[in-house]
Amino acid sequence: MDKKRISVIGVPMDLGQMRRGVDMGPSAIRYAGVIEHLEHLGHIIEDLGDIQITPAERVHTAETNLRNLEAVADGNTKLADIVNNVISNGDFPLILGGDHSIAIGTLAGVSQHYKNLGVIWYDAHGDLNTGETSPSGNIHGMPLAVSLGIGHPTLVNIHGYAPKVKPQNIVIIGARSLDDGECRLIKEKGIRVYTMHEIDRLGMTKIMEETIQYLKEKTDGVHLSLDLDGLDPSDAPGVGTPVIGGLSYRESHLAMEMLEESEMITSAEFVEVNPILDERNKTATVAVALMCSLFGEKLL
Ligand SMILES: NC(=[NH2+])NCCC[C@H](N)C(=O)O
Ligand SMILES: [Mn+2]
Ligand SMILES: [Mn+2]
Repeated sequence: MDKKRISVIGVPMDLGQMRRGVDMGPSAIRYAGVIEHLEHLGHIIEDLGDIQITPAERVHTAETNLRNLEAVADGNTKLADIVNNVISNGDFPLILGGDHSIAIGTLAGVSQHYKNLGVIWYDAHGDLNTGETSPSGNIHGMPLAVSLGIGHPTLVNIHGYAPKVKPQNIVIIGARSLDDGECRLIKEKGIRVYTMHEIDRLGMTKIMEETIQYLKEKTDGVHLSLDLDGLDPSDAPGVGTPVIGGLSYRESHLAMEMLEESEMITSAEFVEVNPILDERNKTATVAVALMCSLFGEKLL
């Protein structure tokens, strides 16, 4: 395994959804020992601390179909700048969330460096809504659409260009809750989706073999965006939008190990950890365990 220089970036963002506590995700993940564990694997870790996000109390929340739009865009612009710098320095960006709206900024920063960026979206949801199709108005349900260049211009045009990713370079894994507009977009754009149905039928080994093969042929870098609600709530209870019938801890470990072996992942984020909704920091602990597998931990 090659030793990496990993820059850890915390993003205490909770403005992309309505449940309080997900802003404490980065702290919970640090408390679960992310830095020590990754150092123990031999990597060089630099913790860049947290990005400053406008506190929810100070944001004037009007009822709109894009809740907290300006503050979400502002935080994501800062994140995009930092991610961009980290990659320019030759380091691996590891982003700790925070709600999933932060993928907008991550992908804006990462995509500057790759002509054909691949994205693995490990999630119960598609996060392919727009203000028009969203049932909730929550921007954490929109980041993948935004990165495809679909959605509000303030989000889509962060860092001045769009789209950040191409539909044929995306693989969604673990989907089991998709809104009507998301299903339409998936079909229209031909996005590859492994729902729980395919994962049950084929098994995680086959799913990851296919995913790696599919992306290897056409991408020059691959970002892993892992929403902890992709896992079953019994394994990851500390999330704001849990959906039963999810991926197990074991399946997720296997997925991370296979990605590590593929050597294709060039950036990663772990999002939606909400310690207020959690049981004794279980979800942050699971997140750290998955990161360890992604960065090369082996039993023997
Ligand atoms: N990143 C997430 N947890 N997203 C959940 C989105 C839920 C729902 N599809 C919505 O748009 O409101
Ligand atoms: Mn989700
Ligand atoms: Mn998500």
